[in-house]
Amino acid sequence: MRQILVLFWRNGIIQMWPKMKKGHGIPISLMEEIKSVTREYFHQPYEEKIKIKLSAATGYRGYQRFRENITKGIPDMQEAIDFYREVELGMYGHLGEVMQGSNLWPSNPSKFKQLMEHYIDLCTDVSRKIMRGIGLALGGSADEMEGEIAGDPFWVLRTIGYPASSILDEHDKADNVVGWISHSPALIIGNHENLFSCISGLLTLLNQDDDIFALQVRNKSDEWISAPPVPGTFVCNIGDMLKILSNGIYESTLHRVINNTPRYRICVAYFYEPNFDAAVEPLDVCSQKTGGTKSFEGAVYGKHLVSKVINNFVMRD
Ligand SMILES: O=C(O)CCC(=O)C(=O)O
Ligand SMILES: [Fe+2]
Repeated sequence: MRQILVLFWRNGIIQMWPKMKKGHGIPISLMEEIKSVTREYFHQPYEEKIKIKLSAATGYRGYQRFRENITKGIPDMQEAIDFYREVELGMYGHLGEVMQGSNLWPSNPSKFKQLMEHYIDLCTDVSRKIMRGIGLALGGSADEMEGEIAGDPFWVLRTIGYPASSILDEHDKADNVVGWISHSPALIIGNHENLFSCISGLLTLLNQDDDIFALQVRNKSDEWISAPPVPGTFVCNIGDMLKILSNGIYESTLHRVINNTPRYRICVAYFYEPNFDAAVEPLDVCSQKTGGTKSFEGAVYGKHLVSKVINNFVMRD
């Protein structure tokens, strides 16, 4: 675990190797199957995919086509299905109302739901273990971030497809940037504003296509570096809530996707989040390590999520 955290610190990302001493424990065959059912779903005609259309009525769960996800008024070049931990009527009072709803599962491929639910459980377990390691690495206890912070974690799963650059028109291809993703839109550079901000709570586990180099992260020297796919591994990004908890010791990583290849790219992103109603603020152990003051204001996770969700989607009939 210490080895993993050193990588975290240097690059803002970690790559979890299945063959490390203990491994991440998620079978490589399952990781592959997850991408393969995702690809199968996206390869269907639009009329099939739209049967599970994302809408406010389902708490923003469901399918969104290319250009439906919006950042600062600019559409993204990706299609996706969003799944959130289900929120029942009245579960979090007024705060939870926007996210109330059940997931919309595709009927084809038929094993999609069962596979994804199993995968979500495994990702939740691995993420909890990483958070325990981070608690220790920060000088706190292993359960520093459990209980009221993430003892009952929320999660998000987003299955994403990025078009091959060959199907885009010249306008879309400006700068050869197909999809931009950032945790902090204010820091985006360049003149192509085809970008969006992701959910980004504590950790993101990215299960990306093995043979397409498209994901990049911004390092501490402000350079974009490739986060190459390594078969059987996850790229793990740090989210905004962990940045706050660690009082900035961990940076939430800027990242973007440029699929400048002739092939359609799949990525399945699992987001491990705090409790929906968690009031997140710098941990004492972290503020003591960083000069004794809290560098960030607190945030209620559910509010942060709702504001991202309602600002990110345009609904078109
Ligand atoms: O497609 C990728 O590699 C990154 C996806 C991602 O970071 C996101 O959806 O927030
Ligand atoms: Fe992201």
